[in-house]
Amino acid sequence: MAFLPPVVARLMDQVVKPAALVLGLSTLVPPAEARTDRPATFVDVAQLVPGLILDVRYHGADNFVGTRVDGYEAARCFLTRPAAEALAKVAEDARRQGYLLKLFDCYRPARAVAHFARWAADLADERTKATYYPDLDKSELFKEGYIASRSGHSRGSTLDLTLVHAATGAEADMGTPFDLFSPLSWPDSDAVTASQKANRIRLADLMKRHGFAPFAKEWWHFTLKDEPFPNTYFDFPIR
Ligand SMILES: C[C@@H](N)C(=O)N[C@H](C)C(=O)O
Ligand SMILES: [Zn+2]
Repeated sequence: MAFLPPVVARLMDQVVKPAALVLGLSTLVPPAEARTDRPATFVDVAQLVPGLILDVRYHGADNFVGTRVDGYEAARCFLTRPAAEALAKVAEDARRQGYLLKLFDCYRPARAVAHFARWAADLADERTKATYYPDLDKSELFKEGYIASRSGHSRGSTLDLTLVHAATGAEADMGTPFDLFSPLSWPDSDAVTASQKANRIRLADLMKRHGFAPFAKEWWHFTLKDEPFPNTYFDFPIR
């Protein structure tokens, strides 16, 4: 982080950081160790994996913030090479089963997470509540774990995705849309139909077979278990 005058630094340490932590918003203060360079090991997934569908939701306005998110300067999807190579195997298996992969988010700059935190702190702005968090208070989204204050996405080996029927182009019915922050989106939810549950299991099985770990609160979110940067958060923009 840039040099701060002692009085400001003290204010940050004694007031802002503790308050942010209580609110579950530690990224109000961006992690000091976020790297702003793009290591050569990050690859443009679309160039490595044929047939992917990209719907980079934080590049447009169709997301819970309701605007383009900081750091998303292009609708591109970057992952570390090991994650992209594992995803290529997932895509091959999925195609054999009659499905394509649709990616919603891949590497996420730390500045995007900071944007999420600023949005979450503005409790008066509830424009996207009905679509994205109908049953939760906005103040609970970080605390309940639906949005991470230090996201695995910023480490470059985490992605959000779904399955698409290759024959029709229709998304597989997962019971909820992407980024519905609700217990209904928990992969194990019993409130979805048997066929929706089967679709979630199909996606999770494909991902697990190639080294990705699922997330208990979002059926679409997976992290490569053997990720190359388990402790490094990046902040280069997507362009
Ligand atoms: C915001 C949602 N798409 C997501 O990725 N949530 C997890 C918990 C994260 O922010 O890392
Ligand atoms: Zn995610």
